[in-house]
Amino acid sequence: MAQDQTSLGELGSQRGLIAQASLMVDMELTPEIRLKAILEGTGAGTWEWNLDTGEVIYNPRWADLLGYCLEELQPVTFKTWENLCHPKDLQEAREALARYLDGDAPQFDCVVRMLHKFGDWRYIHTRGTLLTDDQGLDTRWLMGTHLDVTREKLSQHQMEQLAKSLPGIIYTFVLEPGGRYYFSYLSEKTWDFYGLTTDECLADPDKIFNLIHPDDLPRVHESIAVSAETLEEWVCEYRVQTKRGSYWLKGVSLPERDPDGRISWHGMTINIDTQKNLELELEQLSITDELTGLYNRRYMLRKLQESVAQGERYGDTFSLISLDIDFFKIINDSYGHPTGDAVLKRFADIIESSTRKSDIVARTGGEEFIIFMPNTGLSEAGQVAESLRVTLQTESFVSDEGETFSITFSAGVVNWSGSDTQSTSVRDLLSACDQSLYAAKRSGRNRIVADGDGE
Ligand SMILES: Nc1nc2c(ncn2[C@@H]2O[C@H](COP(=O)(O)OP(=O)(O)OP(=O)(O)O)[C@@H](O)[C@H]2O)c(=O)[nH]1
Repeated sequence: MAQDQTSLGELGSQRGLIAQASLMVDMELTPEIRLKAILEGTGAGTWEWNLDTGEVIYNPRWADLLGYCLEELQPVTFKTWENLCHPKDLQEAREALARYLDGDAPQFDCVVRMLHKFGDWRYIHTRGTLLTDDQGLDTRWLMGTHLDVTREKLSQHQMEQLAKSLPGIIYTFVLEPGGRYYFSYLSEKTWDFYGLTTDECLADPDKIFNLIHPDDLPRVHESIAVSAETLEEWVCEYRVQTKRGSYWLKGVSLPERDPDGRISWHGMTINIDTQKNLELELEQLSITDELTGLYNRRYMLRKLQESVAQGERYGDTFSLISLDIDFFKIINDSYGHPTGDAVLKRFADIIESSTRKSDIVARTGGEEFIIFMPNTGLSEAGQVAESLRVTLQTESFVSDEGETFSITFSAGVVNWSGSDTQSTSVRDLLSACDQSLYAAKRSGRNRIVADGDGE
């Protein structure tokens, strides 16, 4: 290095220079002063290493980072650094340097542990670049900085430990104003959840989105959009299909918007497969009739409430057929309760096979059934009921004792339309349906009464 050039080490020793400079209004801001101000601001130690002569220069801050003043470390040589460096990190530092000098890395860049005067290890981020003869120097100087990143390293370590102990993936998901999205942080459990490495998911967030069940994906997108709009917590349950199988996940995260309009969600994804399947099973049980496997009264009422609410909004129509097996008590009394049960099951199958997939069939009482027919008018529903009545006449049933018999039913049919000025409530609709059914019973059974006709 040329003698008249000010080394970074010397610059570093000119303490107080900046303060003086600010007082001296006319003083010129030389590149050296600027550089020193920048270094002071970053709290970085500096080092210079002549690769040809082995000469080494450290600034006082370099020693200060490890609790020393430079004088205590005299004579400072390359060995000074090596002796303070953790033996296990030396090799990694050498490899990082070799990568840089071989042109495989843009910079000499590594984090090593260095021994503090107090006896604890500090994480020191070391960066350096080579000044060569292209820059007018007759020997090769590697120059760089040391920054204490112990606090960051410890926080990172704590975060990693925390992530390991939590039963899910911790993440930060970012949505930019232009629509670009990515994960800025993902804990390592991506492998357990998706069979994907964290790096893969960080590089391409769609690797995760592509695993979401196609039926659930629109709901996931929609809920993210709502959370972005309202900045309210994002909570979503969805299925994923991975190489490891299909299961339910639940995402929970809190969004925050930065001044540039970028939204970051910080949260966690957990596996809820067991509890969700149990929940779905219980839900299914709560709406299913145990004997026939049809829906039960509870589900039919819920379906009617939903359909009426939706129909009032969109002007939809639907019809209901309420069926009741005639003289069922006699069947029980004559052939026994188990035969009665078998009749109910068989009758349920016959109804199901005589109706459309979009129709909903429920057993709403002992020998009472309701068929809900969406987008169906009164006469069409009446025809379905009549055709079912005729079908049943051709069916013969056999008792446990081997006796054959046949059954009939009576039915009431009603229609509901959201376009009616005064639409009927669910309760009034069911009552009207019952009235029609009773009318059918009263007028001799084995018949259909549509919307009170025949009263
Ligand atoms: N086997 C069996 N019978 C049931 C079940 N639930 C209700 N029942 C019987 O169904 C019969 C219904 O009798 P009723 O209400 O008098 O009606 P019905 O005999 O069908 O006469 P109508 O409806 O007037 O034609 C009763 O004997 C109930 O015990 C069930 O799950 N299994």
